[in-house]
Amino acid sequence: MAGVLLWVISPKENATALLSLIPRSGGKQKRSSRLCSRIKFSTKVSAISSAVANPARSSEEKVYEVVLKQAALVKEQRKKKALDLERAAENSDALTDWDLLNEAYDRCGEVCAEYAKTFYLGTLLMTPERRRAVWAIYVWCRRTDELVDGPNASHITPRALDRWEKRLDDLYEGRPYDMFDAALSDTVSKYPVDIQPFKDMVEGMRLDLRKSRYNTFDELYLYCYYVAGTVGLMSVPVMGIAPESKATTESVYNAALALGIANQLTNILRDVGEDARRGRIYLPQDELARAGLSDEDIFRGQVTDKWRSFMKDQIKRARMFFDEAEKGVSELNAASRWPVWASLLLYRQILDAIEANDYNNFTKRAYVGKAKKFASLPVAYGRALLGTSKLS
Ligand SMILES: CC(C)=CCC/C(C)=C/CC/C(C)=C/CC/C(C)=C/[C@@H]1[C@@H](COP(=O)(O)OP(=O)(O)O)[C@]1(C)CC/C=C(\C)CC/C=C(\C)CCC=C(C)C
Ligand SMILES: [Mn+2]
Repeated sequence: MAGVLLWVISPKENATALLSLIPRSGGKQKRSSRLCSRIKFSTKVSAISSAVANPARSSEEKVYEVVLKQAALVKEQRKKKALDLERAAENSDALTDWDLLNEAYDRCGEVCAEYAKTFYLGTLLMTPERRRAVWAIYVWCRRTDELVDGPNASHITPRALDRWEKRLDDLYEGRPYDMFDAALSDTVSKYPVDIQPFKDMVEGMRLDLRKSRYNTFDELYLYCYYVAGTVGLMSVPVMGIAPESKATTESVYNAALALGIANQLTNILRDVGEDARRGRIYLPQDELARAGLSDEDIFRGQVTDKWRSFMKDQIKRARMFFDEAEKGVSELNAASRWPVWASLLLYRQILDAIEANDYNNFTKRAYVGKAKKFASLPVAYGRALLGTSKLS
């Protein structure tokens, strides 16, 4: 969708960075995750406003506070007899230009169709209200990612990200800057989507500007939460939990978080060579050292037995996050399950492709071929129909 240009105006620096949504390949910063020990989450919901308020706790504990907060919001909403979308639509009708709003959502759908075709098709199974809300979230995430990952990334400064965050605050308060923001502004007024995951995604972009190494998996986990786990937390309030689900809201959010982490870890494992050529190593430094590997080994890009063994562990960990995520998909509203299953199965197969490439993720890009992609779609559909409860 070559025509879509986005901008972040920098009044002080007197620069207008045009952000094109065009490139799907080429330069990119990476997002990732860790060894999934089933941690006992004893953390209480507290008054902290940020996932990083107390550095003494593990990243997983800090992130879980956001999960609990988002889950609490949804529960509150459920108590009030869930979403009265019709009434919300009537209110919007009175307050906004209905046609403009519809057009804004349509444009979000167009962007989504252009950049994430399979996912877009999946959203067509959802109710029209939910579908367009997911599109609006998708577009905001894509634009946010493009700030640090797109063709104009070199113009992006921490201050530009501050302005993007201010814009987010404004749209949450009903003051959108443009059509895409207007669609999201409407979405967050109708669904119980907390602002924190959005703010945390911007924080992830800040991290990408200043950090190119991760000392431990704990550090990487937080990064993965920021740039991908957040997507799960933003999406579930819109996709909805099945009314017949017996799972706790927290456990569904936990699964959604796990899917984001799994996707990002996979993304990192796929792009090791590409990232290294840009001076970036997302793999935990301590784990590399324990495997007898250094940054130089990665820059050299030789597939050795040490590397294979290291990669096997990394892939195992990513799969554990996918397993965790799988338990939650069947708890979603029936119409929302198919796109989630499809994206889970497709992304998970990238790990198989890395294995099939004999762990050469330095010079060979692991990808899922068209035939396998198409074969996954009915499988995803079948799983979406099954919907047995695996969480409590
Ligand atoms: C059904 C579904 C997938 C819904 C999510 C829709 C949505 C709002 C997507 C936004 C994605 C986005 C643009 C994120 C910005 C950051 C980013 C690019 C993250 C990477 C995605 C992969 O994209 P790509 O391969 O294009 O990466 P590059 O830009 O090339 O680097 C990520 C790796 C992560 C995205 C995270 C998800 C899709 C998590 C989705 C989780 C759920 C929908 C929760 C499902 C619920 C349960 C209970 C399991
Ligand atoms: Mn990207």
